[in-house]
Amino acid sequence: MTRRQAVETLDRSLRDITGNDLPFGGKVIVFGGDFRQVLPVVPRGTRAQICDATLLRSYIWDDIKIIQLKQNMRAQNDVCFSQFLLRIGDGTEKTFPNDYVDMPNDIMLEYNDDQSIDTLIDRVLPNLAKNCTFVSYMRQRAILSTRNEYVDSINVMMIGKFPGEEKVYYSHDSVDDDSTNNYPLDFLNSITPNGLPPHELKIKKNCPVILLRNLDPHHGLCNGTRLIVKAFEDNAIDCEIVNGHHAGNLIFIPRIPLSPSEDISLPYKFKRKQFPIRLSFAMTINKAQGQTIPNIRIYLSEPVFCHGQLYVALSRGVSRSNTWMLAKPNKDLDPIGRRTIFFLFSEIFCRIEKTTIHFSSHVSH
Ligand SMILES: Nc1ncnc2c1ncn2[C@@H]1O[C@H](COP(=O)(O)OP(=O)(O)OP(=O)(O)O)[C@@H](O)[C@H]1O
Repeated sequence: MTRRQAVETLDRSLRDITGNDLPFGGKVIVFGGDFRQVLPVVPRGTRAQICDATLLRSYIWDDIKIIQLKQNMRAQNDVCFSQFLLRIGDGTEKTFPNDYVDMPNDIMLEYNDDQSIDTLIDRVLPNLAKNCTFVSYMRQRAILSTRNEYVDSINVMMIGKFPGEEKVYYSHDSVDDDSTNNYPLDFLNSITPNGLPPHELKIKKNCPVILLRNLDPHHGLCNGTRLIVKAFEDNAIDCEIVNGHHAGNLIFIPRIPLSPSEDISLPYKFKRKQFPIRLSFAMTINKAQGQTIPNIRIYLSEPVFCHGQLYVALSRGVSRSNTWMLAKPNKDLDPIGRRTIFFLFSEIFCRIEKTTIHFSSHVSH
């Protein structure tokens, strides 16, 4: 979700350019968004700072007219599931002490031990050897988790199980102005700041990857685009786009210089030259925002920790029968092992009570 400051900058610029003091210089601006979903990311931000970064706290908000879309088109064939999603998103589902919420029995997989993740993997990619060459099969499934560390370890397990010959691409890492070599190469290779590809990128033909940069938005190559690897060369990886309007197009991904986003405060200027992709058998819930994943598996090694994460994870799916969750239970607080924590900032919803126009189609924005 965009921070309010970006929208306010646009507002001021348009007022300046047009010489008109109406909001956005009198231009009509259409926003799309859902406050049930994950809010803007404020690194190490408090609850108050995160709420403050939303458009709800902007001086613009009072000039915005809300048009509410009422029908969940993604899960249109499973009305009970879309009603359950709304109750999770709105915070109206029955909760238990410590903000636990019951998950339907058929969604929760039983968590026995750390090996339970194997069950989840087998359920996301059944008959892998037979199906791995089909783009439609790979496109329709993924595991979501809360943090990059869980996602990375699942991806390592899954590329190991994936059939085919492995190709490894190593990055070239450096630090600007490090003439005294304070940061040894081994150390630089061992870190992967958020938003960067790994030093050791292992891929196989037909494996799913996700793009980490806006390489060519006009042709569908944006941060978050899912791709399937079709072939590899020394200096390019051939991929097929699998989501969005450009699905089916074949493209080449080059190695490019990358730096961590400025939000990540490293004490040095880190640079990595690598292909801007990561494996996407598993991805973080935040990265999955906006995607439709019919066979969705959710792995919660720890409970969700920010507003809207549970709703975003569950609402990527199209039906309850193809949605499964594996959550490590806290035996003291959750004796039945079929609950998970529900995390919402209720103050967010207090501001959305405004003149609302109801439309009867499209998804619940
Ligand atoms: N009018 C429609 N008819 C049929 N399918 C639709 C319609 N509108 C959207 N969809 C389908 O619903 C799914 C979600 O659409 P879209 O990604 O545009 O919604 P969204 O509001 O951005 O979702 P979210 O924010 O939850 O990711 C897509 O699979 C899309 O094809």
